[in-house]
Amino acid sequence: MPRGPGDDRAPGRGGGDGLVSEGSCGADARRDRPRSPGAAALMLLLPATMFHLLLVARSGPARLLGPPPYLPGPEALWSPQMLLLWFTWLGLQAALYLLPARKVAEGQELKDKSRLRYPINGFQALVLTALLVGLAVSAGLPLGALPEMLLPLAFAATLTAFIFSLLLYLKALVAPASALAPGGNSGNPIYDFFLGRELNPRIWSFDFKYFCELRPGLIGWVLINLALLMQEAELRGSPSLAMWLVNGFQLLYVGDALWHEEAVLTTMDITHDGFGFMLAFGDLAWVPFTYSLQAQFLLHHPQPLGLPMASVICLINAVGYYIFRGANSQKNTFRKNPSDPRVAGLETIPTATGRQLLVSGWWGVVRHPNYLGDLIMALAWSLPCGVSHLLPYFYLLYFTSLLVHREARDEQQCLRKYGLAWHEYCRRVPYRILPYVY
Ligand SMILES: NC(=O)C1=CN([C@@H]2O[C@H](COP(=O)(O)OP(=O)(O)OC[C@H]3O[C@@H](n4cnc5c(N)ncnc54)[C@H](OP(=O)(O)O)[C@@H]3O)[C@@H](O)[C@H]2O)C=CC1
Ligand SMILES: CC(C)CCC[C@@H](C)[C@H]1CC=C2C3=C(CC[C@@]21C)[C@@]1(C)CC[C@H](O)C[C@@H]1CC3
Repeated sequence: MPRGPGDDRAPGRGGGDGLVSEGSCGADARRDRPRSPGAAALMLLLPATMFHLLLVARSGPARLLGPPPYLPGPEALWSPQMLLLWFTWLGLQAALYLLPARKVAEGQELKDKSRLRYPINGFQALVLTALLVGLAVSAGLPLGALPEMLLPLAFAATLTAFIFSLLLYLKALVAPASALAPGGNSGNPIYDFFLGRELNPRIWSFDFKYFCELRPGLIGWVLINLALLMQEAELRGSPSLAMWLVNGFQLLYVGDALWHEEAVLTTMDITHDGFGFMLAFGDLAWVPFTYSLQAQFLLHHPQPLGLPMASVICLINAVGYYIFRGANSQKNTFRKNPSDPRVAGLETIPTATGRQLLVSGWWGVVRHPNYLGDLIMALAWSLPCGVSHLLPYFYLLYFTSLLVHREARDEQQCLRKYGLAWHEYCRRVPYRILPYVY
């Protein structure tokens, strides 16, 4: 049953990383009230920020906080060829998604006690895309020209996100109540369009949210990075060390996400949040066009980077990755099989649900060690761009606020799920992300 704005019977959590839905510790009444002005503002602000970043990255002064160097006219944004290119990309990724998978995984249990099945072939899609792009480049495809097309491509992606979210909203009108997400069904159309109504919208076995979260955006991000590297090589004879580092670090991150694709099935994006504008825009436009900002900046603002500094930055990325991967793998291994010898010796807290909480190992250092590792890596991605500009640090700033908000949402859910046991965990592990600081 869709909820009315004042109806407090239905599940009381909004969702999403879009910061409109709920306060971390706010009163329930405040949390449950849909905030359509906030949702509407974000629907304008997020694309505007993305275009601002794209424009500023290529401008001489590259000032994050200054005005954009110019306002692009419709001809700079709208291009039927770029729209076609964008749809070709989506079509290619959809075709790769449909190829036979090495494994089919089951998702979390749904309201109606069923479980959906998901193909685990994201890494295969990355490798096949790399092979196809490699073949196309050797046959003469000018990949180095892609950076000049970022504005119209980002516009095509934004347009797609709006239209796609509208179709998802309409599809949810005929979906059974059990298919709806706990947030995003307030009855306020703007708010619900933004957060997304249906939890796992699908046509046959094609799962739109799972597909979008891991394929076109993430793989598109590393492809844009590669194109920027190639254009730098064309312009300056060879890619800079800074560009190599940014490409290498981010490829490792994307490769890791696709290699551990199954882990995404337990994230709140898949298990809790509806699929609406926020995730559609985030996955399709925000990730490829803003996460590639450091490489965009480097193309237009070459930075000298010596080997000693590059080694320090590599070490920072390695430490971040070690924590990120160690923490994620420890939790995933424990959740799959608590008797696995790699985690069997860890100290745990029992909970009333029958599940246990790790209280030693990485999860005994802080309550979100994986976020800590992720943030350390984010720093390592910005450092090759030097310290003369704030722009390359945008990702670190945005990501810090995203993870702080996400951490607050997750803690609320865990408190709900585990009650007293979660209080005990918080007592034993008092810091959230950064030991002795936060
Ligand atoms: N680059 C990007 O833009 C983004 C990256 N990320 C990354 O994605 C990854 C996934 O993040 P996210 O989905 O937010 O959540 P997490 O992987 O941190 O999972 C949180 C869940 O872990 C379980 N958990 C928490 N504490 C413990 C414990 N002590 N012992 C055992 N289980 C515990 C709980 O679920 P339960 O008990 O039900 O198992 C909790 O809900 C992270 O590495 C994050 O950094 C996330 C968002 C954006
Ligand atoms: C546009 C908004 C401000 C926010 C949009 C948020 C999305 C971009 C992110 C929400 C959760 C994400 C996750 C990942 C990418 C970013 C989004 C989609 C990962 C796939 C990144 C790689 C990690 O290994 C797993 C992440 C899961 C969550």
